Amino acid sequence: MKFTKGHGTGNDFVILPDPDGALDLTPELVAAICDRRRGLGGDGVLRVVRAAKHPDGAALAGDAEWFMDYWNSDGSFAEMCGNGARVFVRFLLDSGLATPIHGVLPVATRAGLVRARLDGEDIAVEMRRPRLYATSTAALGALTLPGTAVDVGNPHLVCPLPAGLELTGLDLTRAPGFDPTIFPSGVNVEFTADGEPLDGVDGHVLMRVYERGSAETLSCGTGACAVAAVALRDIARETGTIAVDVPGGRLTVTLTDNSCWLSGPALLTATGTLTLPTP
Ligand SMILES: N[C@@H](CCC[C@H](N)C(=O)O)C(=O)O
Repeated sequence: MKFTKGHGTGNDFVILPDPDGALDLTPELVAAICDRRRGLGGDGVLRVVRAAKHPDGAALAGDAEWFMDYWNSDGSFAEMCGNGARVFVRFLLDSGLATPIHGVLPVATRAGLVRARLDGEDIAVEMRRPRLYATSTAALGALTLPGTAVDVGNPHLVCPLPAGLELTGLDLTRAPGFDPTIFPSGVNVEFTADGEPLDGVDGHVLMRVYERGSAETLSCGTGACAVAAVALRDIARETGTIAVDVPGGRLTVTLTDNSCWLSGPALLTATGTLTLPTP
């Protein structure tokens, strides 16, 4: 099986081109591919399949040729992956599978249609506006941290650290505890701190994330969107641009009245033939 490896700010993916949906991808196979010692290694898998050929993409086949079939590294599905969408688009462009029309390339996802654009060397995707819908808490060892529940197509809990706690000091080797009544399907948990003021943006936030289905990652695009929405709310703004620094680099999120743009680097790093690992 042919594969390509790529990443967006260190959030890395194994890309499997499967235009006609012929591949029998299972949770066990995805977990084996993403195993960093016995497989290729990755935070997730992006299967590149024609929207018309995938049951979750068929309804959007009239709007987008390609469906991003995203899987977390433990073999679970997620509705959306912001960095994955940007890397997916890089793959479509570099492999000649798609060409933007009037600068825009639509992609079907489980969370609906996203629209991608080139942003200089970077790739930006337009997603739905994050929806802040509840307060909740995350438990990390002996700490209980209050936070805001945010729907970005997938679920997030954004927890700003109180004064005196450093992001670098958090132990994210284990999943934070959360309230399953608010997050019945699990949650991605972002921990944040204020960054130094930066020119050209309305705010600057530092973030670490523990992702549902992938553990701690170097970056999470939808997480950055959730964090930006909370940062704007905290300065009493509905719209604006927030720089979000993750361990793997910088993402820029712009909220408009009716959408959310996520921009940052998206790179392809390797291509080859995968001998399917036996789970
Ligand atoms: N890293 C992704 C999010 C991937 C999905 C997430 N782990 C979930 O289960 O919701 C991103 O860049 O958004």
